[in-house]
Amino acid sequence: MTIYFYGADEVPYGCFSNFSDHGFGLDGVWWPTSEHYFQAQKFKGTRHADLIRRARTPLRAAELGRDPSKPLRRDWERVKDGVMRRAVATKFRAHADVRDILLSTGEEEIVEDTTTDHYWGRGRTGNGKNMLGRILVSTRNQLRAELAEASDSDGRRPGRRSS
Ligand SMILES: Nc1nc(O)c(N)c(N[C@@H]2O[C@H](COP(=O)(O)O)[C@@H](O)[C@H]2O)n1
Repeated sequence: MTIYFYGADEVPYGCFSNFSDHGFGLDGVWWPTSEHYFQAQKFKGTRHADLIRRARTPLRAAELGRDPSKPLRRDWERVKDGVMRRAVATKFRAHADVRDILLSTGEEEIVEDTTTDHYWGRGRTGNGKNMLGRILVSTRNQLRAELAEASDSDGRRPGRRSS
């Protein structure tokens, strides 16, 4: 059954939202949420990016990131999916509790249930690209591969008997 999420406070899947309260360190600094990281990358290396990083809430970070008076970095359209992948992967690597929730979703499709966002979510018609949901699914696969790799190399450690 498809898993829908949107509000960050919804249980159990609100933690899939970039607005969820799961910060992480990346590029040598602390990001209060993956939304802060994503929005700031639109203006990487500028004072506006730093303002976004220090925003009090993810909603404020998003508002600042969508300020039409601030020019986006020129390559934004080309790099934005990769930025989102990095933000999401780092968040789920940093927090075992939400990683377990993501891994518990089996092979289900995951969909950001928003009518207002046709790119990151399902959009008004339901036929949106759902890029955030797809990135969550690919992150789930990546985390599973990393866990399998780690348990393989545990098995190869000297002193451990294989059965
Ligand atoms: N909670 C929430 N409110 C909105 O109004 C939203 N559009 C979203 N979607 C998230 O917004 C981020 C993308 O922002 P841009 O439109 O590219 O500035 C991304 O985190 C979506 O998941 N969420």
